[in-house]
Amino acid sequence: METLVVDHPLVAHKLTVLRDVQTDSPTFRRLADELVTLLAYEATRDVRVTDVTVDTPLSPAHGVRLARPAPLVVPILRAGLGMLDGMTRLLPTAEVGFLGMIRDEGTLTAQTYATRLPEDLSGRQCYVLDPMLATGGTLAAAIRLLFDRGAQDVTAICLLAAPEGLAYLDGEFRGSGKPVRVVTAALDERLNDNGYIVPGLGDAGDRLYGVV
Ligand SMILES: O=P(O)(O)OC[C@H]1O[C@H](OP(=O)(O)OP(=O)(O)O)[C@H](O)[C@@H]1O
Ligand SMILES: O=c1cc[nH]c(=O)[nH]1
Ligand SMILES: [Mg+2]
Repeated sequence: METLVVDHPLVAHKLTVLRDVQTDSPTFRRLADELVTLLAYEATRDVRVTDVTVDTPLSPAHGVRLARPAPLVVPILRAGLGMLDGMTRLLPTAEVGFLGMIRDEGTLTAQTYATRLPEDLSGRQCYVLDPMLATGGTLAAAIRLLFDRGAQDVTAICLLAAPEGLAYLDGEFRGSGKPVRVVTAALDERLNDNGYIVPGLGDAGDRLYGVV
């Protein structure tokens, strides 16, 4: 599994404000949106393109367009929804599938409550959006589902990752023969006893949308 921690002063600045407990929900939403666009720039470095020629006003010019089938972007509800607009701004022709997943805060296991994805993902490049990679249980379940439907490769874009979650994903997908990448703004220290990322930013869903 490949992990990329995006090292850029704008990313670090926005992430610092995002972490701040004083940051309100509207600002949190705007920063999450801006951050995902910066991360998506790196995450899409291997997006498939095909060669094309266009006519400029002066002459033909060789270039590329995004290949078909279009990439599939999959936000994991609820918190991943806060990353969708920032991603589709960069990849407007991508299709969007949805996964509703919630972590049982007692057992720290992920439960899937909604699946709205194409049945056949053969040959598709998939981009999963979830701000928090903590134990990795949620993301692993999402990636398994996409591979079971034939996805070619999966890139997860996370705002924060914990070492425990990255190690879990690596163990799950190493040797699977399917490429998995994680692109994140920061690799934090650890998980606490409740499975929260430390220092982290708290509960991403609650900070985006309020406590439910
Ligand atoms: O790596 P894990 O240990 O599985 O935890 C991470 C998951 O927890 C959070 O979602 P949550 O279950 O709080 O749902 P929400 O988005 O509805 O708030 C987060 O957005 C991830 O999906
Ligand atoms: O730190 C964490 C861990 C799981 N889910 C969150 O929203 N935050
Ligand atoms: Mg939550």
